[in-house]
Amino acid sequence: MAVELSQGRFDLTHNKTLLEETFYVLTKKNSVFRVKLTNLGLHLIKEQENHVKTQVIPIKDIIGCRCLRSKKQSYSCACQSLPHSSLKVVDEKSGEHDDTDISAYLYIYSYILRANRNKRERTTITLRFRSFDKYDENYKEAQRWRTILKKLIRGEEVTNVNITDYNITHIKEDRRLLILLNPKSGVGKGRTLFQKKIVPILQEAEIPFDLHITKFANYAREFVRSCQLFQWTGVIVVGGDGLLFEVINGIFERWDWSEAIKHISFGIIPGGSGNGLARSIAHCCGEPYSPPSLPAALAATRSHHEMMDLVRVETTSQIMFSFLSIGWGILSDIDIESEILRALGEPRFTLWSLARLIGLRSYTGKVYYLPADANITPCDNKMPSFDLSNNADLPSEVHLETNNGRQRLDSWYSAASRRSAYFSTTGSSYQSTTESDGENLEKPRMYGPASQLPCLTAPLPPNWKCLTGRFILVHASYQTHIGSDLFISPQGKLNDGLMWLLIIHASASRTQVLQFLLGLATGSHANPNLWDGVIEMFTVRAFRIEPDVRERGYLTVDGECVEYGPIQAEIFPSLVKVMVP
Ligand SMILES: Nc1ncnc2c1ncn2[C@@H]1O[C@H](COP(=O)(O)OP(=O)(O)OP(=O)(O)O)[C@@H](O)[C@H]1O
Repeated sequence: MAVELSQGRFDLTHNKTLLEETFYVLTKKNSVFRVKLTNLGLHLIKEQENHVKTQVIPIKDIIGCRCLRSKKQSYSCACQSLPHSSLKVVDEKSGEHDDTDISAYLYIYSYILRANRNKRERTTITLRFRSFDKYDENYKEAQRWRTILKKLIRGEEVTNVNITDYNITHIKEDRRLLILLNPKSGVGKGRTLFQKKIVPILQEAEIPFDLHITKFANYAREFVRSCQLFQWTGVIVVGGDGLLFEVINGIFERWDWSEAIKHISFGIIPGGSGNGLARSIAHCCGEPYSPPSLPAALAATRSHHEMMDLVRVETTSQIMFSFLSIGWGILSDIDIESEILRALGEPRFTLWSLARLIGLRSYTGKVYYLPADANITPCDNKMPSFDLSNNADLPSEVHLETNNGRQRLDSWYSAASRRSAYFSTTGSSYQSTTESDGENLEKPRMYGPASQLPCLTAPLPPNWKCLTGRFILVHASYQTHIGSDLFISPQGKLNDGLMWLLIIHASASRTQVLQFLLGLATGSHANPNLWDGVIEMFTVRAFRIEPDVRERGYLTVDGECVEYGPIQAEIFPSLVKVMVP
């Protein structure tokens, strides 16, 4: 009963009429619209000869609204006929308005989902207020609608409309976006896409933004690392997954990373050749990905976000944070080797898949993983203990040190690598050091949540499993899509705390691999009954790959190539916020 009551109250609030007005359609005789605003949306009730038809535009589909005034007509010739059908409007402060028209126009910008949900259509609704004799009174009325509509768009629940609600100034926009645009992404059309498709939407929603065009690789990373980040509420990249990878890792190079990820939401407007995250976000929110940039642009105008998992990745020379996938084998080969066909855009992947299928390769190595239902055992890299009852084994010098965390990595690296080494300092941060031979490889410090795994060189706990042999593919993905048409983990979620580990053993035939690659577009590859065990897919919370480094191959993290050698990864559930439509 209590549930029913509160449900009833919910419906009452949502159906309560906040504002209502009657409008006439000038072009059609006897056509009257009653327009109502409720917490649900804008109700357009058409009353025509005993026939009533209602259409509701949900608040979710409305991105903004503006009050405008009709524009003064300028005629170059006294005999020119009057253009009557196309109304020109201007901002009332522009000084170009027509004093003789006392009407105030409210323009409402909406992107309405089609009935079959496969597309949104831009629709502008114009309400002309002219019940009063003076423009100021009509303007106040239009502003009252605008104020309430703006509050609803921002997610506020409105129960009452006050007489002072025409005063829009008290709902000042507190959002401001940083846009980082890679002009070289994909086929190099990022600038045009942004100016033509995204700017108009941001203007309709009146979202202020600062645009920075990247000048070189790692520009976005350096910018995010060193800028005054807290002046913005969100960071949006216009480009591919590689650009967002830079931004996310730039954030974790900031000492204030934990405040930054609480404050900032991230967005991605797909303009690259790899647009896996943009596609995954649209998929998880049930948004049509058509045109591809629209879901992300709408997300930028709304105040909604979802938490997203991140994966902390460790190789012998670096630590990074990944949001999409880690790959070894055929998919990484296609991604990296097809770079020479960049000018083709996403079709480059299809072409290169055929090439790789003909020259099918497999790689030797070990894959360790922690199944999703197992616990991560916090590492206890115990030092060997000495039995004082048997002094025969006692060394001449005993050097003891406390060991309350992970083994330091530097001792291993100094033997094996001339690259920068990382070691755990104060729990959640990592310091990059350089070799003592004078090489000045000043890498920024990588912060972020502390790892719970043993270091890359230490043995793994007994609850980990191991696969040894030759593999055509080992690919861990944590989003549904790793490219617009690569539906790799159909059951993936933005924040389920899981990685899907996909394995193709070397025993798979060429036909099976072809069938697998074709199935990636629809997700049919994820049916385990198809593969007789040669292709496996299961969820894990952490894994380690040890490729045989005597062979050559590629390891990729979010589509970016990293050094070929041991790599391990662990998932951190719900670590960052992403903008969702
Ligand atoms: N102005 C620039 N000039 C050259 N490279 C850049 C520039 N800005 C960013 N980059 C680099 O380009 C890489 C790819 O960018 P992005 O992900 O936006 O596009 P993409 O077409 O999807 O690329 P990829 O398929 O290689 O991931 C990024 O990793 C970034 O380091």
